[in-house]
Amino acid sequence: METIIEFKNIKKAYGDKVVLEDFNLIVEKGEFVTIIGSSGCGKTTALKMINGLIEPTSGDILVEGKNIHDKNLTELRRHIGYAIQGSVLFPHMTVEQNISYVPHLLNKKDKEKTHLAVSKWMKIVGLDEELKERYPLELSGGQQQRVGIARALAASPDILLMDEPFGAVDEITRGQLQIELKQIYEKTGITILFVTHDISEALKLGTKVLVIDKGVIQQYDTPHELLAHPASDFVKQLVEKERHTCHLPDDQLVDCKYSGASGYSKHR
Ligand SMILES: Nc1ncnc2c1ncn2[C@@H]1O[C@H](COP(=O)(O)OP(=O)(O)OP(=O)(O)O)[C@@H](O)[C@H]1O
Repeated sequence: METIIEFKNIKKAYGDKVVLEDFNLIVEKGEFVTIIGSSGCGKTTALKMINGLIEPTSGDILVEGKNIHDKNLTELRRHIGYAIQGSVLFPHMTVEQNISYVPHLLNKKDKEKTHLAVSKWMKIVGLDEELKERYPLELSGGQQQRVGIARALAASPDILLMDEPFGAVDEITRGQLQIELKQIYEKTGITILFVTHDISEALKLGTKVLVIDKGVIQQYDTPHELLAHPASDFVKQLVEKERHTCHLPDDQLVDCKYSGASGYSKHR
């Protein structure tokens, strides 16, 4: 597998407070990495370093083999979609204008192409065409979240960073969005890094789960390995409840619903 993102000896401190130290991680192309850990452990900080929103105190971040320090940040961000919790849509723009924002910048002359791309992404994220002319305030929370995802995807990024994207929606919408995101991932082969507070979401969506506690990586493994062989007491506690829902001894966990991307739908 090809490496797409690498954290090399990363340290991040805010003033005297060290949030991440000796942070080393390799993300392979095409993985769906879910990131989970205690509150304030550095998940968002790690994510935002990938698109240059936060600079490390020391160490290097490589994206597609190149040190982002040497890259033009605007150019870097064109290849990296970013979706966060709640609505971060432009309030004075319609749904169509929001989704077409980046494609329009890249593709100014061919309006028809952009128009078709907007329709395609609206369909993929489950938004009705008739919502195109609405403004964000005229949409439900779930619809706003879908527009946010469509906007992040419409630039055809190689990498999609998602920071608790479903944190602000109700359980039912959340379940639907999870299924849609998984389908988008399977169709596009994009690399996703997805921060969540919910271990069952982390196990359900991730092909790999990154567990962090107090800035230290506890385990970076498949959902199955996390359940079958938790690497520390922290991971063990985190997955304990999920192990019980599987009702299976360790050696049969492979058949449980969290056996990774391909086994995801077995119990659905
Ligand atoms: N700009 C900042 N200045 C000072 N401290 C900061 C800043 N941003 C984050 N922190 C601190 O760094 C630590 C890590 O923050 P971060 O947002 O990365 O954590 P997180 O794991 O995403 O947290 P949560 O799960 O609560 O969202 C926290 O203690 C936070 O208070």
